Amino acid sequence: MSVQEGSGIGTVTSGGGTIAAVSSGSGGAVAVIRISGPAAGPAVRALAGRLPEPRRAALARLRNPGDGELLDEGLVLWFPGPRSATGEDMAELQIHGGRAVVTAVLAALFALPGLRPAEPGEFTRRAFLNGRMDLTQAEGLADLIAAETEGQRRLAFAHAFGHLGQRVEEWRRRLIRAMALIEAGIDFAEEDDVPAEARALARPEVTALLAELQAALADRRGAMVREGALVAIAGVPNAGKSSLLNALAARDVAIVSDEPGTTRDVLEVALDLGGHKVTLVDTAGLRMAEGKVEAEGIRRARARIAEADLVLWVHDAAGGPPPVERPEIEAEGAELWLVANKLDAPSAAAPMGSGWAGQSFSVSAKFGTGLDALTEAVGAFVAERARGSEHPALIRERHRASAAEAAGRLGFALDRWDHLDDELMAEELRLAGRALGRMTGAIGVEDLLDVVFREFCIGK
Ligand SMILES: Nc1nc2c(ncn2[C@@H]2O[C@H](COP(=O)(O)OP(=O)(O)OP(=O)(O)O)[C@@H](O)[C@H]2O)c(=O)[nH]1
Ligand SMILES: [K+]
Ligand SMILES: [Mg+2]
Repeated sequence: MSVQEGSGIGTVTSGGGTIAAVSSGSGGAVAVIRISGPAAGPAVRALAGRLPEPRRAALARLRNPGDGELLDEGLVLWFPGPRSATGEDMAELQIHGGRAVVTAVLAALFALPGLRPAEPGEFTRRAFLNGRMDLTQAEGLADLIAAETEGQRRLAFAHAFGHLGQRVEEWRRRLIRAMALIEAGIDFAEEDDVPAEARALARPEVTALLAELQAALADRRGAMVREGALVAIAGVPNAGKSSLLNALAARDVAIVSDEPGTTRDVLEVALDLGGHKVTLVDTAGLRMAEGKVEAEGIRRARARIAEADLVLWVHDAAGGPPPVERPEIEAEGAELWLVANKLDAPSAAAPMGSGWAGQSFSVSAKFGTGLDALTEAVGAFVAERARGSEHPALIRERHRASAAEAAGRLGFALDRWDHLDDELMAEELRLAGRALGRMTGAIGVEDLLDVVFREFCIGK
């Protein structure tokens, strides 16, 4: 079977048959082999001699069905569909983790009719196609597996267990209710008063929905927690930006030299500050470029700085007091802090702040002075931005695009509430609902599946 373009979800498969793969990480003492599909039961019988009771671990000797050779002894679990993780018949073999054992058991499985190695993410993909989880849960699961910080783990966990999916479904239910009212209006178009009344009833619901979508879109914490807060180091050439990056990362990441214009490319380092992921970015010194390469470096620097949550403006204190005017950088919604560097230099100006700076620090990147206070403040800033009583709804660009489209349609409809004819109104709301449905995968997502499931590794 192959992917059938343009068909409904139910007929989309990434390849049929029964799949098997190691789903535990490599190198452990125990390896877990998962099998999913119609031949899972026969495969267990072929290797273990019998099918254990559903959902109960049973100790069994595993033999090669070809020649009867004993391969290993391990635990066998049997999960008949549809009450299994993928919705299909599934089995798990927990065997010794040695490479030769795993290879031999997999070889014996793949020699059976109908069994083949699983593609990356194929178990999760089958779970989605069989309605065991929605697309946002699958994404949450991918994020959970990839989570590096405590903040990422918490957010991914909420999503894996349906946080966004439930909200979107609730939005969609309310939209359908509003649509039903307007469609009722269409049916009664003969009787003059009904349409106007039905539409009036739907309006507060659509207004409330739009406000909720806009609030979710305004909340940027999701991307910040998942991708990490972006902290850009900016300043004029030779201020000590690369030295600061190296000092904060405690690694020799960037080239430092007394030559102005040393850094040309954008350099990024990921840090875990108090359980929050922070991406620290070193950029080219900002000035009138002297050559094509430097000009390109400065262009890239400005582009990345524009995306930052926090900009650290590094100032060379050995060269005099910090600028009185706010440095010219474009970073919408970002905080701008002053980091006066080279505190150790004999000519360094006495520590002082600046009117435009949200916070000011005096440091010596070279000798590590004052860096603890800076690190602590950045950690506190990120923690503050990530805080909220509730998890943010929208995590990925994909979610934002859907929510923005839905909000756009609702806004369009509300702007013309008293003028748009019933069919057009119903159509706008229907399209808004479709945009929301794409988030959970309830509607038209064939084109998205490869993108979403590509993130997984084999066995997941
Ligand atoms: N004394 C002193 N020198 C420093 C300090 N930090 C950096 N420097 C020196 O300043 C010079 C420039 O440092 P870099 O880190 O390359 O500066 P930069 O801002 O990245 O420079 P560009 O990439 O060219 O824009 C080097 O000679 C560093 O050794 C400091 O805290 N104290
Ligand atoms: K330099
Ligand atoms: Mg540099």
